[in-house]
Amino acid sequence: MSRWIQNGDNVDITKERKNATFNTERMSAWIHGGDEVLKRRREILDYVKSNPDFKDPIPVEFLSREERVSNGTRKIVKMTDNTDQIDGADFFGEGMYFQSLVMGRDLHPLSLHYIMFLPTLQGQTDDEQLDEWLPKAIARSIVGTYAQTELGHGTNLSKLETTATYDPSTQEFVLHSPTITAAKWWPGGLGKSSNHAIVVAQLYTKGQCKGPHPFIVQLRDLETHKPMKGVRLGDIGPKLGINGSDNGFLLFDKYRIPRKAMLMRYSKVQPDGTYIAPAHSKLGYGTMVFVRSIMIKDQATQLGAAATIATRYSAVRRQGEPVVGNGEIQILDYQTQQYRVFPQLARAFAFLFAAYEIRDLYLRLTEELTHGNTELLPEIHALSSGLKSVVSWDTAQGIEQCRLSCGGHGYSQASAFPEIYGYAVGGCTYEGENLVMLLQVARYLVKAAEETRKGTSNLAEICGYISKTGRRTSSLTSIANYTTDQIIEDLEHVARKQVFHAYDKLKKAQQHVKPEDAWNQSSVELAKASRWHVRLYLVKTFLKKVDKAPEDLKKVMIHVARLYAFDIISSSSGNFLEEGYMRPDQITEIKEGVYECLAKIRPVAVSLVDSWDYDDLELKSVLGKRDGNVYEALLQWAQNSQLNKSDVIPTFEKYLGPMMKDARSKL
Ligand SMILES: CC(C)(COP(=O)(O)OP(=O)(O)OC[C@H]1O[C@@H](n2cnc3c(N)ncnc32)[C@H](O)[C@@H]1OP(=O)(O)O)[C@@H](O)C(=O)NCCC(=O)NCCSC(=O)CCCC(=O)O
Ligand SMILES: Cc1cc2nc3c(=O)[nH]c(=O)nc-3n(C[C@H](O)[C@H](O)[C@H](O)COP(=O)(O)OP(=O)(O)OC[C@H]3O[C@@H](n4cnc5c(N)ncnc54)[C@H](O)[C@@H]3O)c2cc1C
Repeated sequence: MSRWIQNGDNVDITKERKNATFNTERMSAWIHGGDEVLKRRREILDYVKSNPDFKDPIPVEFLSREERVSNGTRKIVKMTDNTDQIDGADFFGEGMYFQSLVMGRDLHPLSLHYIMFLPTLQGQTDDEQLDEWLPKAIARSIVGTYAQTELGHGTNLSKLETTATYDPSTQEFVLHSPTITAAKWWPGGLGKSSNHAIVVAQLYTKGQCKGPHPFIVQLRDLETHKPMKGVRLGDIGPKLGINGSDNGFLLFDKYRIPRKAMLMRYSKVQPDGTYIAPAHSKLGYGTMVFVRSIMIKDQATQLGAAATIATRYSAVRRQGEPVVGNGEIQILDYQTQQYRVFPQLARAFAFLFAAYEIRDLYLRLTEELTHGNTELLPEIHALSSGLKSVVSWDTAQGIEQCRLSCGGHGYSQASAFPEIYGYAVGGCTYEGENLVMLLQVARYLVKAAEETRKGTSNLAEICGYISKTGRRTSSLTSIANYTTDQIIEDLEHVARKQVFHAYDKLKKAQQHVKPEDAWNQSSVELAKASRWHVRLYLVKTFLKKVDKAPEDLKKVMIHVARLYAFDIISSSSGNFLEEGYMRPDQITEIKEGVYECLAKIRPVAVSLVDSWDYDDLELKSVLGKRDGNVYEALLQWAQNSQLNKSDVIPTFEKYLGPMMKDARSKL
């Protein structure tokens, strides 16, 4: 019997699980990277469940902001006391899973320490600096964050205002915030928790500005935790989500740090102030590339969770009686419900598989950089920026669709949707605002288009489609015979067409206006080209992964992968119809393909989401509970409300009581 079925479970959800046409365990292992990975997940889960230190006193939604920060700090200290429970080298896998189980979606005061401070030390320090700082950071004798964004600038790093001016007479840098807009703003854990930060500041030496560079800076006294003299900092207040994190602000008043505080793996300032430039001007942006790469998996996990909650709830929720007298049906049986939820599940899969690819590419980059080879950098910058944008955007929209699909209960924090959304949607902005990142991808695509037009193209595999000739019309005859190659060919056509459309528009504009205006006037089309480029990549990656799946899993997953592709095509049919590439009847075929996929997924939907292997502890959703007993759980969850501590709350005595009494006396 499936490990997901237990006595006392809701009958509808049990029936769904009994209908599975595949082995959920095998599917889980395939999704997560093999039996060993799955085994390790279970071991980590058991460990977390058995440790009382990781328990929340009540669901975190009922805690105040201060209580959330305090609870999160308590847990993260305990969690990091016990990192021997996981493979520390596998942050992408075991590390992220462990953190997700213990910390939930509230983030915590050490988030940036692990996600950016440590990786920056690893990636940007010279050997001497690494020896000095890394052991301290790993041991947690110091806590650090990554302070780059300012009140006035987040995107345009070249205009950051914090200055680091080299003083050769003392061999120190002087950090200064010359304006209010120079205040660092947003860094996680900066407000109250960190005592160190990587500070990105404009480097001045010998009277010249050398652009933004990273420095390691002590912000607070190691014993008293009071801000150092010349440092002003605090919390920036509540946000849409992640309120367990003390995102902060920071200002410097001519604060002196030693020369060796500048991270000198790539750029250097010698004692006399001579500046040595890096091998590639963007090497200093390495940590951002790293985070963009790993956040894809995080986003996929959030969307997968939302789809799991919506699917399970849709299996136990009965509403509407199409045949009067036959009883109400499961809302999962409505095609409209499937159309709302299943594409989100398909996206979550697509994003997860792309996350594995970008992880591997990033590892290759790290290896190459150790040999001084920066060739891969532009490609990975373009891919990670593009995936980050498309994935976080679709994830945010997808979570919202899942929430809506759960009706009123989706609006309650019991559903976990508000937490999931608040947490995930930050990804649209941090690590590079999504549209800005799409425009970075566009720079890469414009170069590929230019090469193709010049006939000199020797493009990287990822944009090889740009230089292909392609067909003038789609070869789709019927949806049943629509092969993977044909699907890819059709998407390639639209992506290529949009790339050249944007490129030609840009070139034409350049003949009439200044280059920056030409870029601006073409930027909506350029961003669209980037989106198509990324969608094509996602579809290819997904179909390729499913192609290689074992037969028993492939026969289910193929419908999910095709749904992902068909949904993209049918919801942008205009692009495919343009210039008669597709005929309306071909679009109709694809729409039918969507409905067929929905019908194929329907009977196995619950087992498919079970295969993601979310424990209730990780989902933290009353609606998405494994056992499906949601109504009892909702009633129980509401008991945590502070308002339920007494039958009559003081507000009644103060306001409502006198109001009604007064009104009664006048009747
Ligand atoms: C928008 C850009 C990319 C522009 O860079 P720029 O140097 O001002 O622009 P430019 O001189 O016009 O040069 C563009 C050129 O630089 C290249 N480039 C840009 N970034 C990279 C990279 N990482 N690797 C390799 N190459 C890179 C681009 O491809 C361009 O190349 P090209 O000129 O086309 O050949 C940059 O300013 C940027 O990345 N902005 C976004 C800032 C950001 O991501 N901040 C993150 C702060 S930390 C954070 O949010 C943590 C949250 C974590 C959490 O809470 O979990
Ligand atoms: C939850 C969260 C956590 C964060 N954590 C950190 C952290 O730990 N450390 C840190 O340093 N920062 C952090 N940040 C800051 C984050 O990296 C920035 O907010 C982000 O890079 C965007 O910059 P911005 O806020 O200045 O937006 P802006 O750049 O002002 O963007 C505003 C609008 O202008 C548009 N725009 C800007 N430039 C262009 C352009 N060139 N072309 C076209 N349109 C443009 C954008 O698309 C957007 O629509 C965090 C932010 C959030 C929300």
